[in-house]
Amino acid sequence: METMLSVESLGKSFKDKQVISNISFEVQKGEIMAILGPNGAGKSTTIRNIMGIMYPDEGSIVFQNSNGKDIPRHIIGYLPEERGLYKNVKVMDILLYLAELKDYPLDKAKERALAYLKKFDLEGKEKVSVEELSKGMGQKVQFIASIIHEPELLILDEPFSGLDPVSQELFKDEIRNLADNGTAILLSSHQMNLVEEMADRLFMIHRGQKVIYGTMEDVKTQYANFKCTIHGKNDLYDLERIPEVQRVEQNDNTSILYLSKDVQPTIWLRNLPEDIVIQELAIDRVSLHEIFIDIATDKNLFQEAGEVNA
Ligand SMILES: Nc1ncnc2c1ncn2[C@@H]1O[C@H](COP(=O)(O)OP(=O)(O)OP(=O)(O)O)[C@@H](O)[C@H]1O
Repeated sequence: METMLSVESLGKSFKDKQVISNISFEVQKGEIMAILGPNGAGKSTTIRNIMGIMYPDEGSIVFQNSNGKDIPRHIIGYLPEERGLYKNVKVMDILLYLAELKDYPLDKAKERALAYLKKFDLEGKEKVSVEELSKGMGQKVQFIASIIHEPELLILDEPFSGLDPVSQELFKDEIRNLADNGTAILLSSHQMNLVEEMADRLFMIHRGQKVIYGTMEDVKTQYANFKCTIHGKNDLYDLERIPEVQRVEQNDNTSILYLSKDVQPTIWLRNLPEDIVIQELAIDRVSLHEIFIDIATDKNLFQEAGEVNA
């Protein structure tokens, strides 16, 4: 594995308020690394420090292929959380202008721009001015602008917000495709279902501190306990008394039983009391969405916060 970006012990305060502290992670070539956390956790602050929009009080940021001082902007693509392109400029002109700023050859940029506009259903929009585009179309153009110069490291801050489901799929496929072709991707998103599908590794910040760092696989085995969903009319008290049931959520005739860590579902099912009414039953792992809420609300029911070994 080749490390493209290494964030080491980053700390940042605004006035006397420490916003992030001791943040360390790496982004490897060819992987999608997700950076997660509740609103205000410190994700954008971390990204802005990486991009040199602000400077850390502590720690360092090391890019591969850089001289150790400057941020190698020509090899980075960045889709910021704040959207916005120059409004009264034509789509192709803005894409070529941004490619030029990154020292990327214009003929290649034009070729790539046309191919991407076609891929994102914007064929024929080259001469349309940015202000005439819908919000989603504008976001597609901004995404193309962030990858036009074939960056080796791509930083995406909430790329899916405001996109319809079809466009979300397009973005998702393209991001995966870029990673498969070697781009290192740092992805910040609140859409846990998409992160769960896409990310190879994840880093979660809560109140400016690391709470999870590891591969999606490890996080899912170490944090995501099993849950059993039962359709059928049952008494809450009876369900709560079943061994290895941590807690039960009930809604009409559906009950979700959250099981203790390390429960073997096959053995647990064998020992279910016979008088439990079961019309349907499903066993699943707890989703990333549920893990996120568990940590963000400080319940920590699934596992004590800590490092998952990557
Ligand atoms: N320029 C600033 N001056 C003062 N405080 C700031 C500044 N930028 C961010 N903060 C504070 O830093 C904390 C982290 O903000 P940040 O934008 O990094 O969070 P985030 O994880 O990206 O949140 P969101 O999911 O809402 O985008 C917040 O408490 C925010 O108010």
